[in-house]
Amino acid sequence: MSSQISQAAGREIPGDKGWPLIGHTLEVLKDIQTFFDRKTDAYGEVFSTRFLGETWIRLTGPDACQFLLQDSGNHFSTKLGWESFVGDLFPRGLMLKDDDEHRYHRRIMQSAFKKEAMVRYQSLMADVMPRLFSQIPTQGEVEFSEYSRQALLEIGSRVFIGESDPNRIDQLQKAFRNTVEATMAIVRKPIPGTKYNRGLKGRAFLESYFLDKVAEKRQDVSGNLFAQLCQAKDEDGNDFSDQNIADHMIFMLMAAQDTTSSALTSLMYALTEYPEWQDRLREEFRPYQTLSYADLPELRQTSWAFKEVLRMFTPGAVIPRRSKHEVIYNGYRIPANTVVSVSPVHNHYLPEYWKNPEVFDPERFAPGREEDKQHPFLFAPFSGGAHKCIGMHFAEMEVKMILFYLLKMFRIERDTRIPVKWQKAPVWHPKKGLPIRFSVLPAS
Ligand code: HEM
Repeated sequence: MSSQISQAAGREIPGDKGWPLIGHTLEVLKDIQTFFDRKTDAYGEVFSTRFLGETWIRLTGPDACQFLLQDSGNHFSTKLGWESFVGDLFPRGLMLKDDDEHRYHRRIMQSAFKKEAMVRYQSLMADVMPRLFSQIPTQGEVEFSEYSRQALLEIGSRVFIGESDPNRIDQLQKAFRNTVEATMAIVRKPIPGTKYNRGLKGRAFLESYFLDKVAEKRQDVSGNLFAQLCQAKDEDGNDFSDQNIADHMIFMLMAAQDTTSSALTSLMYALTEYPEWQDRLREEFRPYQTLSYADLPELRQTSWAFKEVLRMFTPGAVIPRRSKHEVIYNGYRIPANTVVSVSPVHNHYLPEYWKNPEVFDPERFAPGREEDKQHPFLFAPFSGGAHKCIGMHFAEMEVKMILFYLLKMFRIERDTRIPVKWQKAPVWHPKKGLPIRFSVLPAS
């Protein structure tokens, strides 16, 4: 299949409008993947739906992902794609910028993800994690979806923000949660007592916290991400204003926390469903008492397991863009100012590329198989193109570190006779939680 892109007139995109007023909103919110699969069967790889009061065009397949995300013709706006979901609560974040402004900010931010900065984050993680995980309850079950969210916020308070005052951490966590939860509010007006209003207040609290601390963090040498961002410069010496730093920190917390927590929860599910992989990873960790940054690339099987979880349980369900002008894709006419989206997870199950796609098989990423390499946009849990996740190596490092401590300390079990139901949007997670039992292992 080859993409033909031109400005000439094209065919009308097939699809239907769903229910009056609400369109397909309820079906999409209930189970986005089943909904899209059904529509793909009915209409093919390009179709339109109605969602949240707008026409949405959905493109399917790795070529479509490349067309939309690489966007070599500069037809689409990422800012306008995301703005209606997160723009009011997470304004001016990196994903809410386009073209030159985006390139300018991304180049400065990149310096907070260089090797020297990553080495510092890794050592901060190694300071926090052993104590944190040694406190996991070993009597009864732990609901892991909530536990991982809480643990990542705890780790994030130290590694991201460099905050150690427990009261402050508590306030920051509450404000952050309220802000994220408000992105799903249906009533989006600042009415006292509503979820949305709590979100706006949360945002205001976070903004004033970060603005107050910028001057101090510009001098902080302890290596947390907030300090690195305050001191970040591109090759031309450009740096961020105080307001830029507050905006980027708040957005980055949002981009990092629930996605990583989703991947970690799905990993726990996979390792209890396929306990032989738990043993394999434990064996891979056996030679190490602690981990250094240089050890991380040696943990190859852990990398494959992480990738396999991102393939099967891709945290982000949908990646939206908005067309800047009319554009033709594969003979179809995409009107100007229209939301166009892809879902990498759909491509992660295409049987023509993946062997037994329903089976957790991390070795599909091993040298010799590398099923993900058949198309540059076949495996895209971190998106692609100019907005590809800037924190993807950070996420892999954090997940590897957590697995290292958890699997060395505990055997992880779950009653696998009870099926787990998944909610696939906005971020993939178990609908009714994931109860896990942790049993202490003898020290190795
Ligand atoms: C498993 C964990 C993660 C997943 C699956 C994930 C996924 C994504 C995806 C799909 C995008 C691009 C969306 C688009 O193209 O519109 C993105 C962007 C981004 N992510 Fe991540 N992410 C993860 C972890 C992180 C972490 C740990 C950080 C920060 C430390 C982070 C920071 C960002 C930022 C700042 C952007 C915006 C990039 C830009 O617009 O240039 N993410 N992420």
